[in-house]
Amino acid sequence: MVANGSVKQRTRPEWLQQYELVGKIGEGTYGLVYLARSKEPAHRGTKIAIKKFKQSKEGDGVSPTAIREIMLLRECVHENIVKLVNVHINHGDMSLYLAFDYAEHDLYEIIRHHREKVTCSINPYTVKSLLWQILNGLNYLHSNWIIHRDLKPSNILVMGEGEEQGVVKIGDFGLARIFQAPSRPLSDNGVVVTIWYRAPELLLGSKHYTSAVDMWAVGCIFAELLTLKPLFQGIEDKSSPSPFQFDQLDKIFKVLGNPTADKWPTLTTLPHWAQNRQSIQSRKYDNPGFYSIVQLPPKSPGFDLLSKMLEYDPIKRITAAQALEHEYFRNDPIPGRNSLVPANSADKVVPYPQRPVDYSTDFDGTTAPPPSQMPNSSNMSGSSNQLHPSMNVNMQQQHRIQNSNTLSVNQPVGMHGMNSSSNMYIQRGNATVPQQQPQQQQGLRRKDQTNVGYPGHYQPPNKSRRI
Ligand SMILES: Nc1ncnc2c1ncn2[C@@H]1O[C@H](COP(=O)(O)OP(=O)(O)OP(=O)(O)O)[C@@H](O)[C@H]1O
Repeated sequence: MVANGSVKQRTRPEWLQQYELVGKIGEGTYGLVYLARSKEPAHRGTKIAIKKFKQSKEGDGVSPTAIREIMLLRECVHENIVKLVNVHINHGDMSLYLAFDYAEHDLYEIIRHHREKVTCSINPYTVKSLLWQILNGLNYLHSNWIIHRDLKPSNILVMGEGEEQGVVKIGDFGLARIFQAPSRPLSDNGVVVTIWYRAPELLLGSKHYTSAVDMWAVGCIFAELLTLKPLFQGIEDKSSPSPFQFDQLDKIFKVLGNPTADKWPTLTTLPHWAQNRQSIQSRKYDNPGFYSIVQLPPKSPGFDLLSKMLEYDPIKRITAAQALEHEYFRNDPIPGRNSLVPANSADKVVPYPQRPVDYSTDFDGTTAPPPSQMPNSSNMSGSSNQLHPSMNVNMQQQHRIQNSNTLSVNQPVGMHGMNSSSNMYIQRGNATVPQQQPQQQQGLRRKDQTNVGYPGHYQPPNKSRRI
């Protein structure tokens, strides 16, 4: 345990004292991720992942826009979306902490384990169940007008032992939009933002994100689950701030062939197509197709689904809702809720390792400011003034979401949206003030309850874990 009973522990802000810090579990685009345990009596010992967001270069703290957006994300409640349980703003260094349900595994580690440790492919039941749940979570996000924009194996979390074992949780949803994930490595932590899952329209400079960019990424992840290797492993040109990444496009074209205006009519309107057409077209690509890479028979449902996800034209690319209805999921093996334990007892259960934890790392910069630096009462009302408009806008946005959502959200039969116990905490001096939750979030949950469910026989229990 880190700094237990130390001076640091005693001077920590009150919000942090509801957690027992275990250590650091990762570092990503936005900052560090820590493992902590809840000290709240009702959930004592429950594991929580706390993401600390870096202070912006300008050092101006968390913008009201970011808070509004995060409040919106907090209301996304779905079994296949990681649950944002708490939001904390630390006035000591004006940093933002998001507390999520903890997931023991992610697809990056699962794929790596198969590639490097067990050297066997992931069983077809697990691949199908993982893919179905990713699509189910994505369908929920897309039908609520949220585009993830940064889907990749490390953002696809899988729950470890317990009632939710093997359940997929999409992580980091919506954050790319709020924090404008940098398209280049961050100089201070060396984390590289991968371009391997980036859709061709983005690489060619499209200014309009649509949910189709997520479906391209899912196609890349699907292929990677089957082959244990990233499908399009382009080398990023870090010297260029432009979205145009020729090597990445080259890797795509080598498998799928040259895109043509015939198949993709809006191709010619993309800024980097017009600028680089000659150099792209001067290369002849064979279009060997997937068979050369992904071991799927060309006429199989799996092959058909993958090719529809990797359709060049984003308008023609299969949507999450359509993909969920695809024949692939109606054939054996039928996908299930616990993706890690095959329904067929003859299949091997692979024990995946727990996340490594760096026990030597402490939360940085979270000591409470000395009394002289405490926000005075006018500052405090300043911070609450910032919050209230956020809440109001949040409620309006929520209303818009409910009214505009026409797609049904697929959710296992009998699985209710988790009853949110999350609160927004704003630290005022040394006190932490829980904020009221807007009533509108009931709408999202109600929608969850009228769903289609997994194809096949699976009936999940009517229980939901709460923190
Ligand atoms: N809720 C969570 N539970 C357990 N581990 C998590 C959770 N959220 C993130 N992680 C893990 O923490 C590590 C860092 O995550 P983070 O999302 O910050 O970075 P990343 O996914 O590697 O890259 P990026 O920030 O670009 O998305 C990853 O291994 C990720 O799987």
